[in-house]
Amino acid sequence: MQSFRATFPSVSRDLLNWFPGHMGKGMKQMQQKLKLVDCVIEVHDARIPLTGRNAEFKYTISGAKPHILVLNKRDLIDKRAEGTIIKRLQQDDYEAKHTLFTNCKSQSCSGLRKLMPLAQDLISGSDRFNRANQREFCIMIIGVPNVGKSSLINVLRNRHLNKKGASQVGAIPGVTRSVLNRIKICEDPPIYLLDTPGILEPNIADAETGLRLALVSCLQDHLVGEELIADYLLFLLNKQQNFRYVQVMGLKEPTDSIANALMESAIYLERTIRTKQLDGTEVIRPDVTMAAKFMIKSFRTGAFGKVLLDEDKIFNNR
Ligand SMILES: Nc1nc2c(ncn2[C@@H]2O[C@H](COP(=O)(O)OP(=O)(O)OP(=O)(O)O)[C@@H](O)[C@H]2O)c(=O)[nH]1
Repeated sequence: MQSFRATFPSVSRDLLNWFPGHMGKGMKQMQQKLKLVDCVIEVHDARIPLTGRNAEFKYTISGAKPHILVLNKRDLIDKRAEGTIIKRLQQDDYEAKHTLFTNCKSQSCSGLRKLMPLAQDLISGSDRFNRANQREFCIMIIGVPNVGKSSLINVLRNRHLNKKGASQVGAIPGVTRSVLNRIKICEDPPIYLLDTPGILEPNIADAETGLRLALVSCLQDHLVGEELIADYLLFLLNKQQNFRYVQVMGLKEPTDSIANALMESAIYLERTIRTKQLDGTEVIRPDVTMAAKFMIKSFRTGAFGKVLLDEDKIFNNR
């Protein structure tokens, strides 16, 4: 029986701290607009419900406002885990009582259907609603990069106003940079959504948090290193006893060695790279970086099945 690593070797946090200038600026702009905000919808990736949420949001943005946590990309996790995720969130954070799971790729998603009625309900119970003369409301959409904020705005706009394409969607983190696009979502009463840039915490708590954020594309792959991300993925898949990677990557058997896995996979995929040696002769080697990219992409496109990266934290005995 193959044995696997029980813990992941330590990694320099410097590799994982990515806080471009526009994020700090974005946070300030968001704070300036808070007076006009009636409700905050925080979007996060359902594969990491307990990892990587920006704690600064709670203290500086959503603190005094009605708050909904949307766990998006629910299509990428096993539906049966949703109840346990909610219970686990409520243990840590009583504010998590308004949590919905959404899939922006499916118009028929029940979470999408419930979201605006829940927001309207929270708004109508808020102080500002009862004091305001003007009946025009604003919901700020916040979250770390690439969790689907723009997709959510588009899908809600499409659903409630029958309009398409209000907010730019992209697979690369950090697509939304201009803060505070105000997008009308409902005519009566007039409700607007404020799109905001994805903002990470300036200091990521620990290396595993950074690596989980990298796996769900909140950090750009090349900044962390594809081979390191692939190694962490291999570690997690083995821990969860998910060995689908063996077949997908063309390996003979499960392994705990990323070097062997990538080498074998590069040969299977026929990915090679030419390199020059010191004496000027060229050698052709298996391209392990391409194999790492292939492994990461396979995870993101679901080839390894539905993988809840926070499984150990949710079912905390694993
Ligand atoms: N599988 C799946 N993919 C989704 C879902 N929602 C969004 N995506 C994809 O996730 C990626 C990021 O979506 P965006 O809407 O641009 O995310 P964002 O949070 O606005 O990103 P930033 O602008 O970087 O902050 C895109 O490739 C979307 O197609 C979902 O529910 N399920």
